[in-house]
Amino acid sequence: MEILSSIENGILTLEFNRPERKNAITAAMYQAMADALTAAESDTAVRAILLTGKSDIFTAGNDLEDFMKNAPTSGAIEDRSVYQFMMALSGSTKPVVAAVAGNAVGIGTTLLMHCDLVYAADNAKFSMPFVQLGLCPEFGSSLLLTQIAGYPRAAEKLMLGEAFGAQEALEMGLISKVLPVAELRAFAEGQAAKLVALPASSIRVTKELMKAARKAPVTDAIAAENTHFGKMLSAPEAKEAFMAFFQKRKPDFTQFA
Ligand SMILES: C/C=C/C(=O)SCCNC(=O)CCNC(=O)[C@H](O)C(C)(C)COP(=O)(O)OP(=O)(O)OC[C@H]1O[C@@H](n2cnc3c(N)ncnc32)[C@H](O)[C@@H]1OP(=O)(O)O
Repeated sequence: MEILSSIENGILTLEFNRPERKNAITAAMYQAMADALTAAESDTAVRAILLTGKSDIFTAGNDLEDFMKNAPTSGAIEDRSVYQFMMALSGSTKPVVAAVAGNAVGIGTTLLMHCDLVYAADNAKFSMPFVQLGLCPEFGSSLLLTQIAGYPRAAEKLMLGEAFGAQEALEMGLISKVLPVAELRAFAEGQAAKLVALPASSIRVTKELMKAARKAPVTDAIAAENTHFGKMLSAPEAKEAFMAFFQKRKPDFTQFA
């Protein structure tokens, strides 16, 4: 099972479990998480959700082989499992806690902006190398990171694809707290347990109120990003970037105007 899923003491835990590929996410993994989140919406036994990975890797982001083999021919990505997953996550009415250790690449960082409480280990490293892959930001990150970090810092992360550590993520407001890696999982589980014990209706309304102002702009940003992202996935720049990654060489973008 490349996504470990369990419901215990009111917490739905989803854990990336593909360490030999650095937890890179395939279509099947997105689908498994989308299905679990969708089922959780109407399951009163689930009162909090915990998203996590391993102690040395959260996720290397979208599986690049999947990107190469399954680029959408029509350019539309709304029917893909990544879309189902991100819509289920961003639309979840239940509180979502994330616990991040090691690398959180691409969508691994983007998805955190749709969670409620985000805890990172001191070994966490965040990056959004969309431009470096010939792509563009996705699932609201162009808007949300700019709001969280301010434009100039967001530009470093989204244009230059600069990676950053847990302390910087904390300073910029992307995460809630930094913990020693050995304490991360238990701490995040403890926070989720606190949410479970609180009145579910109060949590639901509080989350809805906190997210109300950004709801329409995020929906618009996702639609605009998807229009570009779907086309860029099958463009030559992205093909060169994906091939370069697997051939363990630097991509050569100078051949493209
Ligand atoms: C809509 C969503 C958009 C996105 O998410 S865009 C972001 C896509 N992700 C990436 O560009 C990240 C690519 N991966 C990396 O940069 C590195 O990995 C890491 C920094 C995460 C870790 O580096 P290290 O510890 O040196 O591991 P390693 O040797 O590069 O990887 C171990 C094995 O895992 C495979 N792998 C890593 N990431 C991916 C991936 N994203 N898709 C498919 N395979 C991946 C490698 O190829 C390799 O395999 P082998 O052992 O056969 O050489």
